[in-house]
Amino acid sequence: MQRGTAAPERAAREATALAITVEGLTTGYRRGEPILRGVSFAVERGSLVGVLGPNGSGKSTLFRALLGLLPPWQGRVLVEGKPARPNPDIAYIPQRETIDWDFPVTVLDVTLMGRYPRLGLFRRPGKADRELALWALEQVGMLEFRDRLIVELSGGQRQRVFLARALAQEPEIFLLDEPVSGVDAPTQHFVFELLERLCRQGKTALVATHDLSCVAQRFDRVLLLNHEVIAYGPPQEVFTETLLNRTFQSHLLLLRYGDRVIVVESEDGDERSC
Ligand SMILES: Nc1ncnc2c1ncn2[C@@H]1O[C@H](COP(=O)(O)OP(=O)(O)OP(=O)(O)O)[C@@H](O)[C@H]1O
Repeated sequence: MQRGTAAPERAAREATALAITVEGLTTGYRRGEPILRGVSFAVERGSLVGVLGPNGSGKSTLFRALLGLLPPWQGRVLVEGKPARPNPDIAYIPQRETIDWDFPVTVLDVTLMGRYPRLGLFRRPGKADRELALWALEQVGMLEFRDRLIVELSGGQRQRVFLARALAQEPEIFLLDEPVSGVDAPTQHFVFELLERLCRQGKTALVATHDLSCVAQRFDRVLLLNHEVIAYGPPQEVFTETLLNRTFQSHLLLLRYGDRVIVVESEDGDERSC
């Protein structure tokens, strides 16, 4: 009897603690050619999760499935306990290369776009939406640029504006696709400081990257993905030479000095220290 009442309570508690549950997800674009195979992992609310894998390994495809834009062929994807569907509680920050930067819009216009999923089809943004957009620009240090055209900004500044657009949406979950590729170290640091702050406030963030750089150490958990899950856990557990070689399928040499890590990629002799 006691067992019978405890189980539903436990299930309810677990359901509220988990922002994302992916179970046995197989999906893709063309029938018979799955991009993701049997992917399972769960993300606790308030965590900062890195999705690491080489180009073409299915990171953006996973995000499309979380956004409810790509239905599962097998398995299921739950967001806040419900099947994934387009939903204002999830904000997506796309890769910078996928955006038409020549479009003549101002920084404030782009940030206000974050309000549209909350407004519905026929409502225009009002004073409160504008104030929220200005607050979001302040959070990313771009308030003074609000009337500038987006085309006039540097890569790092554009990245901050897209973060502001996501903040203005007031989501519970942030999906960021390669947010720090091609931006300088101070901007990388700024992006992660902001994400860490949001996660401390109970928001959840997933960051896709193929870059095995310093940022990998800042995640609470890391999902190593190469069409299937290679490993999922805290960085200190999954950041091993064997698992990284299996994920990136090139010879990587990982050297540790205390909490410092040096990644040596043998293909191009590239060496980075974190
Ligand atoms: N719309 C689409 N239609 C058909 N195939 C697609 C589509 N989008 C992506 N793919 C294919 O799915 C595979 C995984 O792509 P995806 O963009 O998910 O990888 P990724 O890990 O995000 O890569 P990157 O690090 O280069 O962004 C690739 O082989 C890609 O060609």
